[in-house]
Amino acid sequence: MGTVVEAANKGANGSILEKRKPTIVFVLGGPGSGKGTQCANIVEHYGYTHLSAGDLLRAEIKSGSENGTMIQNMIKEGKIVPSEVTIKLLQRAMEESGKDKFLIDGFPRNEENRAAFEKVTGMEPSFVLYFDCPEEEMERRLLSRNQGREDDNIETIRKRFKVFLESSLPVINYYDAKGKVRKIDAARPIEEVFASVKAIFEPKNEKAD
Ligand SMILES: Nc1ncnc2c1ncn2[C@@H]1O[C@H](COP(=O)(O)OP(=O)(O)O)[C@@H](O)[C@H]1O
Ligand SMILES: Nc1ccn([C@@H]2O[C@H](COP(=O)(O)OP(=O)(O)O)[C@@H](O)[C@H]2O)c(=O)n1
Ligand SMILES: [Mg+2]
Repeated sequence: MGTVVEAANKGANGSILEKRKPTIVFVLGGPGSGKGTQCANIVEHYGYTHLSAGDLLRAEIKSGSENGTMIQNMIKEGKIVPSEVTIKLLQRAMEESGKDKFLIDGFPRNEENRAAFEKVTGMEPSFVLYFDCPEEEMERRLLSRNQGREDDNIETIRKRFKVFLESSLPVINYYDAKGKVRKIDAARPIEEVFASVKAIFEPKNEKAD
């Protein structure tokens, strides 16, 4: 018995060292697919710590860091910030949290993000939650998100969709080939989407038929 996450985290030989590594779930999906919304639900029910790569990058801009202007320009253009910057922020947030179960939202967004994370941290996700949603629905959501984000305008949204298709979907396909993707139909109401999410995080009852 045990949860899907525990099973995945046990590793090939179930060694103590492997078990001590943090549990990581990557949360992917197009812009506006509902990653942040569902992560908040997962945190509430399953005790994960939510780390949004986009939120960390926006906080870095606000902090007045030397990279701030570069990050701001890239976000405005819907481009993906070099992984060394994003990975540093993620690592710092993981360390500072003192926790060991993380939802990493909006990362890895391209092959460079993915390969660098695995190389630098030596960690792989237990699985990848993929929120699948049609562009028309994501566009509607982004245009009414009202969080004052500089990239939630139609011009930048179109660029982000293109980057998602060209750079982020290949990462999802990479993990799919490893059997790690849990795909969810994200075009439904929030509660229905969360019901599907729950089915993934709930402990499996092996005796159920
Ligand atoms: N299932 C849903 N149905 C309708 N609106 C949603 C749904 N999930 C999220 N939203 C809304 O859509 C917008 C984008 O959601 P968000 O969680 O920020 O997505 P992401 O982090 O993937 O960009 C927000 O305003 C959010 O309230
Ligand atoms: N791994 C990441 C994540 C986000 N970003 C940047 O941050 C922007 C916003 O990311 P986000 O995850 O907050 O956006 P949503 O998908 O939540 O709408 C992206 O369009 C990128 O410009 C990045 O460069 N690298
Ligand atoms: Mg988000």
